Amino acid sequence: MELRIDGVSVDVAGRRIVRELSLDVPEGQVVGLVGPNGSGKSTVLRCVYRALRPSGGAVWLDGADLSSLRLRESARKVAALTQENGTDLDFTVEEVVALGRTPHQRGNRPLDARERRLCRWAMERMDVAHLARRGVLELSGGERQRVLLARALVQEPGVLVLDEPTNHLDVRHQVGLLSLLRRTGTTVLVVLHDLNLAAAACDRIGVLAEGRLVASGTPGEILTPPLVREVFGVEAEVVPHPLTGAPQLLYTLLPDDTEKRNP
Ligand SMILES: Nc1ncnc2c1ncn2[C@@H]1O[C@H](COP(=O)(O)OP(=O)(O)OP(=O)(O)O)[C@@H](O)[C@H]1O
Repeated sequence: MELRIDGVSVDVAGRRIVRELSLDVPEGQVVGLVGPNGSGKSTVLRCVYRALRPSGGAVWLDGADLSSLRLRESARKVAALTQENGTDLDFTVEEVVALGRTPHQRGNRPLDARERRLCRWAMERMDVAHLARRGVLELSGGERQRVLLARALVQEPGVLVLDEPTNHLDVRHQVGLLSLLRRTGTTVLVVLHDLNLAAAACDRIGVLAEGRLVASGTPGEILTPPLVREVFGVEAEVVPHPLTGAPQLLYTLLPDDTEKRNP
């Protein structure tokens, strides 16, 4: 499924926080959104999973204007892992994962054999099968994040929207998740803070600053020292990954005399 963000603007409380942003995510590709804190990344994703209605522009899914779809229909097509994903109810892990099937179900029909296998597969992929009977409220932050990712996978979405999915994850699960994203063949739009993980995992990267898309392209085109300096205010060297050739950033820490001293 192809996702097109087309001239989207968002106004909140009289302030424009996303400005005429256009970004395409071709079928089956992984596109990353990076940018400083407060640059508008989560706001863009909210427009894609319909928690926000853009003030201008539109989001298109395979040529259909998202706002013209019924909510249930877009919920079948777009799965989101968000910063607000609530797990306030004391469900077990397997119950939470099964909730991913909700947009596909009519009434209270129990899951069929294929859906139960799908849940099992997703829990194994996210390394939470051993937690199936545990209550989600008693899990660590990273375990809970992996449960929510399993729930998103069982939704079998055409588009997966992920807001900092590696947040809370240890390095093994970060690498595992991003490897999985590349293998699923699903169209993915993902916000990442770690530019090196973004370079390794994404086909293309869009860079946001103050609500505007200031650059987009392949990781090699985007992750250059001048751009990292201009957008993030950080000095970095770029070296190719010795095996994959993906650009990797080596940051330069600030010298002592530019650091603000404690009063
Ligand atoms: N509901 C809201 N009301 C007022 N301002 C908001 C609201 N939501 C977001 N903003 C503001 O819009 C800007 C963009 O926020 P957003 O959460 O999209 O940024 P972000 O790039 O995802 O940031 P971070 O990297 O810190 O998660 C911020 O300045 C934020 O304070």
